[in-house]
Amino acid sequence: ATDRPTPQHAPRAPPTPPCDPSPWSRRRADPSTGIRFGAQLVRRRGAMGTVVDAPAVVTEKEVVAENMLGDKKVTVVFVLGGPGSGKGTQCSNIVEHFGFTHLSAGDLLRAEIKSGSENGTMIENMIKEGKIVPSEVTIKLLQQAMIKNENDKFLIDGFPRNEENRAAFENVTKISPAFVLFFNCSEEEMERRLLGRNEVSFFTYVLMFGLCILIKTTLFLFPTICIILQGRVDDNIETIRKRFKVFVESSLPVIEYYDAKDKVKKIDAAKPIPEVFEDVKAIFAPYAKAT
Ligand SMILES: Nc1ncnc2c1ncn2[C@@H]1O[C@H](COP(=O)(O)OP(=O)(O)OP(=O)(O)O)[C@@H](O)[C@H]1O
Ligand SMILES: Nc1ccn([C@@H]2O[C@H](COP(=O)(O)O)[C@@H](O)[C@H]2O)c(=O)n1
Repeated sequence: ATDRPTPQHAPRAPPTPPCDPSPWSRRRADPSTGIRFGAQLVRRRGAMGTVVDAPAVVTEKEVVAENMLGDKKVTVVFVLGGPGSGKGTQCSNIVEHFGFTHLSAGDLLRAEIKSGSENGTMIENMIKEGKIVPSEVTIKLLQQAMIKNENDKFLIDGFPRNEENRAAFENVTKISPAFVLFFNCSEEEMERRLLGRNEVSFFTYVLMFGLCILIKTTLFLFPTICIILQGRVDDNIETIRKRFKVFVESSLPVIEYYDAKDKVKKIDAAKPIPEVFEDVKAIFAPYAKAT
């Protein structure tokens, strides 16, 4: 709560230099140019030589130090919400309609486990426990993915998950999000969805077994298929409950932090998928791909 900027009705802040990126500056990005226009107040000479406070047009270059991508100006949207709120589902829709690149922190961590990296076991244990992996690991993966990708519009899904994630990302990359898309959903509904995500019918197993017999590779292929069908290691009731607790204790404060900066766009994620996407579309309209 100490990080919250002073409310709107509070007395005006002391005058700040035009380029000071203080919470008083309410910056808005022009999606076509990537330039942010600030309604920051600067002291100007008015009529008859009086000193007036006037809105200044401030470009992002002036406000934010060069980011980790050098001259390349990027638009970053953080996609947050409880486990199973539908972040990944809607990110796929946004990618398709608005040309963003989807970077899921969870997917990057799971890929790191599969790659056999030295951090693999640590990451796997943290995920099984629903705990948050140290920021330096996740940020390095996000950084590498952003540098490799030529796109300039990124949806960062499931990150920042806690205050450490948030502060470290901004310090290391010098990138702040254009806004935060927050999928709001009840735990009851999220639990139902997550348990459903792991559900594979007995019929599917029988079908796969039959298929393996047909192509005579039962011994090797069937166990592999079973592992794949098992789904995510954290989609079980025990881990799901732990993830909910972590979300409330560590992730909600991050959303509150950005809300205090007027950067949160909240979506009712309890609605059916197409209806949620209608709401998402309205938010992303300024980023529509040119046809
Ligand atoms: N609006 C919705 N209504 C009903 N089911 C949904 C909705 N959105 C997503 N789902 C389903 O809920 C499950 C979880 O969705 P998804 O993987 O998109 O959530 P998530 O927020 O990315 O989860 P996580 O944080 O665990 O990665 C999926 O099986 C998905 O098909
Ligand atoms: N910033 C993050 C994001 C994720 N994790 C770990 O991965 C798990 C799954 O994440 P999803 O976004 O795919 O649900 C999550 O429970 C964490 O264990 C992380 O540590 N840091």
